[in-house]
Amino acid sequence: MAKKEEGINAVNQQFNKYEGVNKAHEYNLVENKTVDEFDNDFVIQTCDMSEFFNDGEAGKVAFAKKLGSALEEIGFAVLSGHGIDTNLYTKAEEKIAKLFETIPLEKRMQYEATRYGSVNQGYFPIKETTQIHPDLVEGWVFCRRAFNLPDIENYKESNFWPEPNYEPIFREIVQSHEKLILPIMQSVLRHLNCDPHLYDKKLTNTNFGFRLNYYPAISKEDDASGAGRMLGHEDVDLFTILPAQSVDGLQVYNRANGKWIRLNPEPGTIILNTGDYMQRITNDRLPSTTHRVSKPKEPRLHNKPRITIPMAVYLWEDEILDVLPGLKPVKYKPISAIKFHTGITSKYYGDEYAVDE
Ligand SMILES: O=C(O)CCC(=O)C(=O)O
Ligand SMILES: [Fe+2]
Repeated sequence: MAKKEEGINAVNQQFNKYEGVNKAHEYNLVENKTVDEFDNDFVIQTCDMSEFFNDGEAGKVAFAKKLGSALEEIGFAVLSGHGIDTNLYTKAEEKIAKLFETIPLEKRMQYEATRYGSVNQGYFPIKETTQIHPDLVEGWVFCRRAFNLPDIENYKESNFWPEPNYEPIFREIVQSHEKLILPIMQSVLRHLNCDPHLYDKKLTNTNFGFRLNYYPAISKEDDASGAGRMLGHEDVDLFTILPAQSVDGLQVYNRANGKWIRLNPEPGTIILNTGDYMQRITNDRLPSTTHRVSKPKEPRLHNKPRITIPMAVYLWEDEILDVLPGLKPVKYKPISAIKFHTGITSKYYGDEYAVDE
């Protein structure tokens, strides 16, 4: 394994042996001002979910067509008309700033991330979200069991949250996002001519990783080091629900031309992107699309923290990932979610992270 600082100049192909789906493209983990090219023309499609919710069968068909083709082409879409109260996002942002800025590091470290099932859950200090690059971000991952939900037995808030009064607002957010899971999956399946309800049961009360990302203001030293805010990666999930952020920096890789697309959608919208589980079960029809977080374009924004709350939608660890019916020729063997998930993420956490079940 290369030393972490070497990751600043690394390309993804150095880690290709960990991948669970085909990824032939090569990219720099961190923005490289001299060689990276930008695609300023590509427009990531906005898809209006109110069509799905309000316009009957015809609306569902129209939404599936738009969403499915956006995801098939680039693996990203922007969702409008999702019906979620966006004040929740504003409130969450304040809470997250408080969590990372006022709770002492010692206390945060009591919740340091450790694997439970497939997912590395808990707190990640700055520069330690992966072993392969010193990301300028702190993270905190909360899975389903971290929330006081009706299906969680013997729930104990202090096992997951360093202080009371954090869990309720985030529970409201994950419960609102859960309402989007079946509509999204049903639309994807419809687009692929599969039974739209094939995943309804698997995705009811499914596991997820709700991640708080706190990118602190960038110090002169960190700026000079050349490290990025989050290394180029593909999400290891079915799909990710990511409310639009107010500080720019998200870049999406276009495999068709090798250029990066800067993605800064309207506040109040939600970014949706497909991950490795989805690429696997769709036999490469829907790509797991590379993205990364660079410093804001305008240096004056370097002294502003950036906060994001992606929710990665997973299958429970004992589910089997199998190519969807009708997609031929079948490229991938069935594999358990835990083997698939931990095998890929051992690239970030060390070879011993992988579970062979
Ligand atoms: O912060 C962002 O905009 C994206 C974060 C991300 O890609 C992730 O946490 O997987
Ligand atoms: Fe991501």
